[in-house]
Order: sequence, then structure tokens, then C-alpha cells
Amino acid sequence: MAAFSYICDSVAVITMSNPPVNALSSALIRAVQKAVEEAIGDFAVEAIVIRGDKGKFSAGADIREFNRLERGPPLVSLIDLIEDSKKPVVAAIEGVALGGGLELALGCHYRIAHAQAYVGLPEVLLGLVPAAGGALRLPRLIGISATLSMITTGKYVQAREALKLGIVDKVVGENTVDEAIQLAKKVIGQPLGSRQLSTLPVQCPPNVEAFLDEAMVKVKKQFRGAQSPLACVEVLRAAVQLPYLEGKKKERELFQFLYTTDQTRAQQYAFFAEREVAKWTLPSGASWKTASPQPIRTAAVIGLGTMGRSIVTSLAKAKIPVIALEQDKKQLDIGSKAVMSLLDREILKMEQLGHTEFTNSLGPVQFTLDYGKLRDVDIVIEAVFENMALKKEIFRHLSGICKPEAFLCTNTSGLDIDEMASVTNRPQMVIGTHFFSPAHIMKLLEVVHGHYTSSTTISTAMRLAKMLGKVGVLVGNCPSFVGNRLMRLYVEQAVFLVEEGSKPEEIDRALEDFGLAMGPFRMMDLAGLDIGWKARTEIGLTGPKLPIGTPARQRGSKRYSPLPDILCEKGRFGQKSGQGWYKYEKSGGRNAMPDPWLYNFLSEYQRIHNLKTHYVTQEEIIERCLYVLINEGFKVLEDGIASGPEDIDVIYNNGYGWPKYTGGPMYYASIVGLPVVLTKLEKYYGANPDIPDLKPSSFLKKLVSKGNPPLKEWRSHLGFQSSML
Ligand SMILES: CCCCCCC/C=C/C(=O)SCCNC(=O)CCNC(=O)[C@H](O)C(C)(C)COP(=O)(O)OP(=O)(O)OC[C@H]1O[C@@H](n2cnc3c(N)ncnc32)[C@H](O)[C@@H]1OP(=O)(O)O
Repeated sequence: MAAFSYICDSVAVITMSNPPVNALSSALIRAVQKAVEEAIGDFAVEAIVIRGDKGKFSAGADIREFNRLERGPPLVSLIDLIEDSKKPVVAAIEGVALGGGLELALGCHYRIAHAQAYVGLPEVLLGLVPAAGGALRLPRLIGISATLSMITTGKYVQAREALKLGIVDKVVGENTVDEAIQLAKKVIGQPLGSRQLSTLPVQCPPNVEAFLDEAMVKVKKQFRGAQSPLACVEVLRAAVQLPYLEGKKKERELFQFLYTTDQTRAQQYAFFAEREVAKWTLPSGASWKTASPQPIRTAAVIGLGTMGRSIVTSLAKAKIPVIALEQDKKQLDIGSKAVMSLLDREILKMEQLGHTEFTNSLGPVQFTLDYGKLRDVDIVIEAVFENMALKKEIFRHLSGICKPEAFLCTNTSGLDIDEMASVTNRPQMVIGTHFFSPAHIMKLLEVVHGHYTSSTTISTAMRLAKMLGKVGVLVGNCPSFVGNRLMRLYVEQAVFLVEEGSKPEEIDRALEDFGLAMGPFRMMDLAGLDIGWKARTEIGLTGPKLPIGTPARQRGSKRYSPLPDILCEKGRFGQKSGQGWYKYEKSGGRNAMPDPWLYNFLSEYQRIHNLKTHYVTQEEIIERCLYVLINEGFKVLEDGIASGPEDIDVIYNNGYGWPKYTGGPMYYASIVGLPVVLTKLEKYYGANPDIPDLKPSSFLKKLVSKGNPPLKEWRSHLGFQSSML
């Protein structure tokens, strides 16, 4: 780990090297500082270029060192040293310049970026604010409004957009370092005053105070409960109101405050958990290290319903040529139009960001009714609706048509992968790829490992996730897999609470205030109540297959709420029909309004079923809904369906709108304390013995009996398990 230099003509080239992403560890910062000091003091050097080794400028401060940051790495003084240099310093940005990496580049007098590079200040995603001058220099370079959008979202900005915004001075297609050296030579001797960003005035819109007040309101709403986006607005206020040096103090104060919060710890955990889950290992010993993913050069998608369309879009965005197949001409026409409109929207979005080349870089999409066209594709993703018989028919068909090396994936949210694999001539190449809607936006891919699935198939599906820009999480094959298995109990608990006297909007508000993107009732209305109704009808929980004489509110020995079924029987399917748990301005409307009809209906329902209602507190809502979900998470670990708590957390953070600043459900449980979770579950189970899902899982009890060990030790307490992975 070193910054080493060479001199090219009169330009010193300093290379930052700390594989794999040149994170600015204390050691690297010291090394760069030494190299810059030497270059400044060397008479043979007239200009300096700073670059990163192996095609990456720098991914910012070394997050692994954060627990040692109290001593403070001297990044700020290194950046000041660079900016104060009388010799011009040029940043040659390849790959990434993120966080402290971009802050360092902003300290340089000039910035050249490779066309494929991207820059950003993603500290907010780690629960922090940029604190090495980034939030003070950037608004002096690109203005308050663009800075606000970058630092509150942490978004990464491609080189061409960065050029448009003014973050970089030039974008080049190749030889970034050579170009940087040429530029450095050209500017030798020129005055640097206007290139020292800290000395420039902040570019403000008129009435900047009102602008920032409004921004604060928006950010509070957009990132409900998260502290760091609010601190980002505060840093910008400091940039506007205070001279640079005082702004720097405020930046540091805010950073140091955030640095002590639970939220930053949770977000750092979430960051590393996402990287951890990519490193899957099977009990057989096969792992991400030993298995070789096969190339995915072409793909096919079967079915152009809501999921199929967005899966096709996702593949095209990843530049993978895709063949989309439907069963009849009418469906094909409807589906192809929908895909083209999704792609148009994506192109528009990208063009607005300055990517004029994006249209050409989409993977080509071909629409067909002919299975024969699928003969040569590398991977097929079946995305028809959730009907086992239909899926099996398709898999049988694919078996006979696709080349023997083709992988067969099913996009199912919970059906048995093995049953589908069993009808094919290649069960080892069948795998579940559970996309989340809309698939071209949502980051999660649950990769479901069947009994026969080979490690090559797993590693190919995990690579597909990465190619699509998604986080792939490997899970075992059980009904509803991990995400929906936990979600079902959470939603069920919310419905029970309505039976017991709460209102949908009270429950939604409590859970949204906790930080969830959407409460369970708004979520059900959005997804369509009829989907669950159909599934329950099919398995005989309701409808004609339900044995006569079954008590309305009981299935077997468990409590059952027929409320969602009754709503469907009354044509209340949610947003699509203009009524569900809420009412909407029209069919397809999105504005959920409490519905007096529902209150009357619930009172009548409670009367008919002789239900005793009680005042349901916000605490009870949160605890019952979340702890039942967490409890099931422990059962999933016990059953060997997920290999660790990190997998469950990554699934929830990326697929279910769980607030990342609490780390995910399992991490949240570890912060609340497992003994507390256990005691509460015991209490709620005691009061509701007909809800066995509230009965604490044996793994949770075991962990409590072992003294509430930290989350990273939970795996070691699983002991013997019949792993489904
Ligand atoms: C008053 C005090 C002043 C203090 C000032 C400090 C201010 C500065 C703060 C910061 O800079 S915070 C860090 C901001 N940077 C980021 O958030 C970047 C995070 N990284 C990424 O987005 C991605 O990793 C990437 C760089 C885009 C690369 O993505 P890719 O998919 O190619 O690889 P990954 O699997 O994500 O990562 C590979 C490997 O590298 C590790 N890593 C990535 N970034 C960092 C980092 N900043 N620090 C330490 N380690 C990092 C990552 O964990 C992976 O490790 P392994 O899993 O392979 O061990």
C-alpha cells in the first residue's frame, strides 16, 4: 500500500494504491501526503498528476477504519495541502472518485475523467455527511441546487453528467493519465486562484434561505427518519452562511455527531452485509470462490405481463440482447408496446442526465411467438403468472428446445423450484430468480437454490444479478422463500390488529413512522388484494374448496382473518378498483383516503363475530408486526433457508422498503436486544395463543440463553441444521 511517483517531463505522477478500490486508509493518506510534499519541494517538478492504481481513482475513506476514526485521518489537511500548492495539480479520474476520493479530486486544481468513470459523495448512504471539504467546495463549483441533490441522495454521477455539471473539466475516451499530464504541462505557470475552490463564493439561487428551508422539508419527507440527509442540508446552510473555514468547523461537528449514532453503524453494517452475501458458500463446500459462472451473452424472457416487461427492460439496460416471448399475438402486441414505453422512459431519464449514447448501448430486444428462436440463448427467465401447471408445461417445452448449456430460471415469488426442475432434462440448471417489482428499478434478486441446482448455475445466476446492477441473495427453496415468507406474517398481524380495533391508516402511519417505505395496507392496495385472494382460493383457505363448516376466523387451530377475502368479494381490490383498505379518487388512483364505509363495515364485522376490541397503541403495532417478522427470520435461519442474518437484512433493505438506517430486521433485533424481543413475543403469544407465529422460535430462545451474542456470532450458534442451501 503506497503512493509512488514517477516524473514524466516535469510532471510528477502520484499513484494511490490500496487494492481493490484504493480506499483512503490512514496509511495511504500519509503516503500520498508524503509524495505530494516531495513533489512540491522538488525543483524538477512543475506540475502534479494524482491518479489511482488499477483504473480506479479512489472509493473514498476506508470504511473498515471507521471504528478507529476518532484519531481522525489527516485527509482534510492532505486536501488543503493539494489545493494550496503553487504547482498545478490535476486529478486523473478513472473508475470511481467517491466520497473522500472525490473530495480529494475537488482539492486538485483540474479534473479529467475517463468516460466510464463516475463520481459522487455517497457518505449519506453510510449515515454520514461529506466532511473533508466536499460539501463546501462542491457548491462553490456547481451550485447549491446540484450539490443538494448529490449529497442528500448519495447518487453516483457518470463522467459526462459530471462534465455537464462542471465537476470535471474534461472527459476522455482513453489514456486519462496521459491527457492529465498534457493538461498539467499546459497550465504550468498559469494563475491558480480561480481553481482553488475553497476561495470562491458559493453559487446560490436567489432567496437561498427559503430554498434551503424548502429543501429541509422535502428531505424530511423523502428520507423519513434518517438523520444524515438532514445534516447534509445543514452543511449546505453552513456553506452558504459561513466563511469557508467556519463552514469547515460546522462540517466536522456534524460529521462527528453523526459518527456516534446508531444509524451510521447500521448503515455501515448494511454496506458490508451487501458485499458479504455475494460470497455464498454451500454446506457441500462449493462456494463463490470455487464455482465458475458461465457467460450470459443472450437471454430470453417468457411472458410479458408486469414482471416479464420489467425483466426484459432490466436485461436491455444491462446491454444483454434479449428475446421476449408471448403466447399469442394480442399479448405480444400489448407486451411489446409496454416494453418499448418502459425503455423510452429509461432513455429519457438517461438523456436528462446527459447520456446521449445510452440509446445505442441498450441491449437489442426481439419479440416473438416462436419458441424456436430460443434455441441458442444462454439463459431463459420464465415470468408467467404463478401457476405451477403452466410453469411446468413451459419448462418441459424449454427442455426440448434450448441448447443443453442453457440455464432455465423461474421468476416465482414462492413456488417449488424442485417441482419445476423435475420436468426438465437438466434439473441441475434450473434455478429460481425472484425479481421484485418493478424489476428494472428494484435492486433485489432472490436467487433460489433448488435441491438439484448446481454450483455453476448458482454462480451464473449470482453473476446475472451483478450484471443487472442488483444485489443477489442466495436462499433455499421453501414456500415463499425468505422475503415473502416473513412478509406474509407481518401483513397477517396487521390485519389481526384491525380486527382487534385499530384502523388501517393508524397501522400504516405507525410503521411508516418507524421508517418503512409503505405501510402494509397501502402496500396491499398497491399490489392488488385479488392476488392474495386468488392464491388463498387456490389452496382452499377460502372460496369453494373450503370445507363446509370451517369456522370463519379459524383455519386448523390457527386464527385466520377473512377480512381481505371479504373485501375482494365486494370488488375492493385496492388501487386498481378505486377501493380496498382505502378509497381512491378513481380506479387506478394513488391517493389513499380513509374510507368511512370501511369503518362501518369493520364495526359490523366485529359485532357479527363478537370481537372484543381494544385500543391498540403504536408500540403494540410496531412490536407485533415487526417481531412476528423477525421471529420468522430466526426460523428461516434455523431451517437453513438463509445462511445468515445478513442475508435476511439485505433482502429486506433492498426489496421491501425497510429503512436501511436500522440495518434490516435482524440487525434491528440485535440493537433492541434479543431478550427484549423474546419477552415481548412471549407476552403477545400469551395474549394470543391462537397465533402460533408469535411463539418465540427456538433459535431466538437459544441465542438469549447463550447471553445475547452479537449478530456476527449468530451463525456459529446454529449448530446442526438441515440446510436447504
Ligand atoms: C472530521 C473527520 C474527517 C473525515 C473525513 C472522511 C470523509 C470521507 C468519507 C468517505 O469517503 S465515506 C466512503 C464513501 N465511499 C463509498 O461509500 C464508496 C463505497 N463503495 C462502493 O460504492 C463500491 O464498493 C464501489 C467502489 C463502487 C465498487 O463497487 P464494486 O461492485 O466494483 O465492488 P464492491 O464489491 O462493492 O467492493 C469491492 C471491495 O472493496 C471494498 N470497499 C469498497 N469501498 C470501500 C471503502 N470506501 N472502504 C473500504 N472498503 C471498500 C468492499 O467492501 C469490497 O471488499 P471485499 O468484499 O472484496 O472485501
